[in-house]
Amino acid sequence: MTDVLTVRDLRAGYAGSTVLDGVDFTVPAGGVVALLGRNGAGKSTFVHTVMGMLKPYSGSIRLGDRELAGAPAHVVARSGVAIVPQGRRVFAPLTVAENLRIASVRGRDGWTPERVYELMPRLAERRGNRGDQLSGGEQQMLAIGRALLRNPRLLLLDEPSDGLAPAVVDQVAELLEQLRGEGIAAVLVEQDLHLAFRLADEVAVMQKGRIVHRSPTADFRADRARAHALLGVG
Ligand SMILES: Nc1ncnc2c1ncn2[C@@H]1O[C@H](COP(=O)(O)OP(=O)(O)OP(=O)(O)O)[C@@H](O)[C@H]1O
Repeated sequence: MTDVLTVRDLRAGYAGSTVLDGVDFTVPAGGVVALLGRNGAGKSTFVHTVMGMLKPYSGSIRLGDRELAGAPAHVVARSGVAIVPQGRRVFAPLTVAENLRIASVRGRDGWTPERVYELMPRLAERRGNRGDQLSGGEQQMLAIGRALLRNPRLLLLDEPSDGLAPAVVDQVAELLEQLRGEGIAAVLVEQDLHLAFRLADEVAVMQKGRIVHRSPTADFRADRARAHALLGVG
């Protein structure tokens, strides 16, 4: 299968300090790859760099045939990459409907607010509520809905379970499972291993700004000693 995302020897960081120290990473078309690693390994820095929110020092970020390294976020977004940021960042003073409306890409086929409401009936019920009147799970769904309205080929999910109660994580997981059928490829940064294992086809582990391991999810799950050695959990 062809890869939708191909990252080669990516280096990036903040104010001259290096966080990403030569990342090689691929996502197959329609595939979901979990990006795991301890706190501070560089996972968020990686998704921000792919999204064009942080300019890399060097290296290549290709979406299909298109080179995106160094391109600003709006160009990356237009090329078909959408991010569901850590902490969700919905617009608090705007209603659900307004949050979705401003995320809609006019004149493009594909996702519409109505289709988002069909997928997430809970959001439809709360369409008149402001962002800051939503529960954490509803905010996460809204953040996912906003990203879908960009009609992405690649979705970057930065810790979607963060700060959510287990039952709510389960609802978000069900939603993301439904999306698997849509053929949207995804990078899933997650601390919640159960969620990562449930959703991802493959697992990659980042350590100190490099990918040190990659395997099919089933293989990774089966080897608890290795998971423990790589992540300090088990
Ligand atoms: N805006 C920033 N300015 C300076 N340094 C930063 C900034 N954001 C992150 N860092 C540093 O970059 C390193 C990697 O952080 P990053 O958030 O990418 O890790 P992470 O793997 O996503 O960790 P976590 O799981 O804790 O979110 C850390 O040492 C962090 O302190």
